[in-house]
Amino acid sequence: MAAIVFDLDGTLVDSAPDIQAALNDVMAEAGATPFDLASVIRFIGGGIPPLMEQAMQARDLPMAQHAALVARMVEVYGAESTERTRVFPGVIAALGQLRGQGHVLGVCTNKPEAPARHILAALGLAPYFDVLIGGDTLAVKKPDPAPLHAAFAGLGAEVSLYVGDSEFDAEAARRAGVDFLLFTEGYRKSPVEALPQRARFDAYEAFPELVETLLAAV
Ligand SMILES: O=C(O)COP(=O)(O)O
Ligand SMILES: [Mg+2]
Repeated sequence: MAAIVFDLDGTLVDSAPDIQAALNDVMAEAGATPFDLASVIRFIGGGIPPLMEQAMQARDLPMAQHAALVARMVEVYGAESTERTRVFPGVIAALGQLRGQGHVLGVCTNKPEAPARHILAALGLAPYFDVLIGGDTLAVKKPDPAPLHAAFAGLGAEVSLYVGDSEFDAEAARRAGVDFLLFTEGYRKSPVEALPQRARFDAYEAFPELVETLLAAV
């Protein structure tokens, strides 16, 4: 039996279109032009404060407004975070299979806890998870290892696996001393080889078997 913790954005769900819509609403209110999806995807990974910082730099907005625009983004995104967000293909079946195999599952995301909880519930993912650590659950976010430690502590299993899509996830896992499995179809910026990883996969259909193979090697 293993504890398997998943990242959320770009790993379990393709959430960038709702993040883009909220960011562009906030940019419009600030008098700035909108971002295309590819640009928004490059800003995702560190949570809302770094996303807003990068957006503001790109639009030459004064950083004195950062806290106010972050607060507005939390508000706007919090009101509409599931309209355009989709679960990646095969995720639900894979989670059911993993639970059936006796594994315990959690989520560790840099997204604030409230929208993360809402997304899990609205998209039918909540019943599979026993733990959720969000970007504002602790005082620090990934790549700090503390959120991962907190997620695994809540699950209590000897073997820990962390599944994510980004540089932030790979680094948090490395610092936490946990095996990292890279989902290659998310919002990563670097080539797959650049991220420290135990294994990688591009489709959830293959994921439960990958976990069994890794556990057999432990
Ligand atoms: O909200 C973000 O920027 C990243 O969220 P994630 O940690 O679920 O990928
Ligand atoms: Mg992610």
